[in-house]
Amino acid sequence: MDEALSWFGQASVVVSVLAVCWTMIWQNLQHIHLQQFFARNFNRRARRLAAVVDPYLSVTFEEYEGGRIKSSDAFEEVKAYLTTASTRDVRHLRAECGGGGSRRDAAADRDRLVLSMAKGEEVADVFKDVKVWWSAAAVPPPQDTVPWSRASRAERRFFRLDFHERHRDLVLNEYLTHVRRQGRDVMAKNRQRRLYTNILKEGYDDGFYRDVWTHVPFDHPKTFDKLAMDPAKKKEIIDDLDMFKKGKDYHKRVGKPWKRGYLLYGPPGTGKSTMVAAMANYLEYDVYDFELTSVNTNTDLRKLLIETKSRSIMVFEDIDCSLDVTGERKSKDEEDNEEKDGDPRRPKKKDTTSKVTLSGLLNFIDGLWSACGEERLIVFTTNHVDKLDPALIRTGRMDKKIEMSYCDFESFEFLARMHLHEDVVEVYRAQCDRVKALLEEVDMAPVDVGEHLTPKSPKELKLENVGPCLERLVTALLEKDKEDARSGPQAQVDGQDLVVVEDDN
Ligand SMILES: Nc1ncnc2c1ncn2[C@@H]1O[C@H](COP(=O)(O)OP(=O)(O)OP(=O)(O)O)[C@@H](O)[C@H]1O
Ligand SMILES: [Mg+2]
Repeated sequence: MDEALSWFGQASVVVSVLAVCWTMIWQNLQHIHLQQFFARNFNRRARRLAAVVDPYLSVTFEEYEGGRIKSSDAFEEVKAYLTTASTRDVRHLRAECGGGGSRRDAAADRDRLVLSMAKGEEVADVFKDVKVWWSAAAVPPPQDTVPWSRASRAERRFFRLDFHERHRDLVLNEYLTHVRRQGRDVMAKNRQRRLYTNILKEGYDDGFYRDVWTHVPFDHPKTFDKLAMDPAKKKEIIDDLDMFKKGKDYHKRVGKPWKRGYLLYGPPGTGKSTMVAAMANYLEYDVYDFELTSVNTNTDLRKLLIETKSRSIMVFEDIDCSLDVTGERKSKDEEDNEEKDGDPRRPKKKDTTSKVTLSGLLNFIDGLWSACGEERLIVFTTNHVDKLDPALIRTGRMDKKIEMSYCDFESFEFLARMHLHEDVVEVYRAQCDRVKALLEEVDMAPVDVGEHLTPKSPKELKLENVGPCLERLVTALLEKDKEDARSGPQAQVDGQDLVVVEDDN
């Protein structure tokens, strides 16, 4: 009897220990991943058994894929996606300076922090009633990476997604796409937009090309609602930009690269550069300002193109001044010689125009390489549209041509309300009628009208005191009118330019 009792006692101790062990294993089953253990050590039948015991799968998103020193897009997207859930549900967060990268970024984005889960934290997410778990972890850096790279010395972070096997299709096909899209949207919202300019100089630096672009934060305040122009024309441009932004499927369907060319032309000070800023703000794109006079060859121009990102505007300001695009096409030999002149090892010609040729630029716009990247606008601005080679501005290269013109009365009203007061036109009716009559005779750019209207003292900010501002504009218009009349009989109108003929006496 005693023997039976002692056997029973021992058996119950063993059962209790097994029960405790099983509970612990069961609680942590999803992290233990028996499947991986069995997969490594046993045959297929054993793996099937493991799948019954541990039905959880996982996907990892590593910060650095392979030997790359730039963090992976998928990792950054997951990190951005998890920002909201992390700040809500996680106790330990990791904070990084916004902008990520050079010292210049850190200074510009000083106040902005990007928060993500700290190592060892876990957060749950629900998608279409299916629960999944995200966790953050890190492993030490591999020993065999490039020693001078900052990225290679840091520990390798990764996010892991755990989910039940029965949701495999939903998670892999739908949820992960959802995560990446949402992550990209969050990144776009948090991102400080940038204004880039090219710094590619004498070619090689110890055998390697340096960065070809440098940037500053883009925070130009001009938007479409602060731009004076014909309202119908403005709406047409905004609709065109909307169509372009939503045009991914359309461009794919018709087999066109997802890009669009704009030509902005008109006299100085009529708002061409301002229009580029308004477009960039409307579309929330970065701006690449191409300084062609410091691009040596067509090859360098292509390199600059390759290094631009999608969702951006590529601007070529005053294209007629920075390149010989006057319609006199050069022979092949001449172009070849120019290519050689652009060789960084050759002494350079002293001139201000670029060594980039017209054909190089035409290829840039719609050659094979132009299809790299997507969702990009190419904008040319010029004061002399008539001087441009027709090939450069033909439809397909420049899809939309926008003329920016001298100030008319409608634009004046717009500028007066913006600079002075909402009711200025109604209150100062007589002076405004005077301006209207003068603007029908005199060409004045919006930049000058705006300058004359700008209040010159705090007193002039009040509606009852804006009279002098309008008077200044009237005086300037009268002077311009007189000046035009004086030069009129002796001047020849050349396009939008006045070429004054010297008086012999
Ligand atoms: N249509 C406009 N509406 C509002 N502001 C304008 C307009 N046109 C010009 N301005 C103002 O005038 C200034 C100069 O304009 P902008 O530089 O855009 O002219 P531009 O046409 O590019 O001249 P340029 O041919 O000399 O480069 C800007 O500060 C802008 O605010
Ligand atoms: Mg300009």
